[in-house]
Amino acid sequence: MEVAESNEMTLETVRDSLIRQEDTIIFSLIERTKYPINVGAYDKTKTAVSECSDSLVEFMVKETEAAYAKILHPAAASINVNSTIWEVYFSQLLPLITVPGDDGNYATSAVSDLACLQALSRRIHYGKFVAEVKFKDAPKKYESAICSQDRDALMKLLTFETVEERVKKRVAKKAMLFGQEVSLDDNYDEKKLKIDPAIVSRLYEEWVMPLTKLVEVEYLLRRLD
Ligand SMILES: O=C(O)C(=O)C[C@]1(C(=O)O)C=C[C@@H](O)C=C1
Repeated sequence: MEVAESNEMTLETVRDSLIRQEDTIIFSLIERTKYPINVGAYDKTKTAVSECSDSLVEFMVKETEAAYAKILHPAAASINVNSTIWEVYFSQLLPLITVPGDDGNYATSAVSDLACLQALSRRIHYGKFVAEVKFKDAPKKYESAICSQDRDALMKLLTFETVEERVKKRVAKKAMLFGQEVSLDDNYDEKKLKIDPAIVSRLYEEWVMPLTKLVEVEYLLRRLD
């Protein structure tokens, strides 16, 4: 899959991949909502293996990023926003999607965290592909901003507000569809949604898309090195 991605990438195919990755992200978040926040799982003083499992989670998230860096321009290798993703996930997102409490299921909730972090990391670092395609499509458009290392200009050049609006609406709709309690009668109860569609939309608006764009800018800044 990676080889095909690197050989035949177009803006359309990378956007298609981002759309498919929405499904993975939303399903992984829904999976995590099965457990309460389980803060004990992240408290190193409480769990004997947590130091080890923390670093395992970290290791696997970094692997995702490193795998994508390998098949792109060398500029890709040095870009890594996992520490920010980590911080946002544990301090901001997790409290929004889980209920308070502790059910002792630390291992399974940590495995769910890993799935979420990997899906988010993959999506956000996919910004390297998006940026490479945009650069290849119109190198002249980006060259002067790259030469003057103008972050703001690059950010403007790579931003498509209408695309972002569609992303926000689509992920909210997917959250509503994927998070329904499916029953055999026709009624569906909005209160029973497993995840709040507005939170998923906010996750994309405030964190996923801005971090993807940050990766795109960082990649382009180094593209002519
Ligand atoms: O589709 C693009 O052109 C992207 O760069 C991806 C993305 C996103 O993160 O979804 C980011 C920036 C654009 O403004 C629109 C969407």
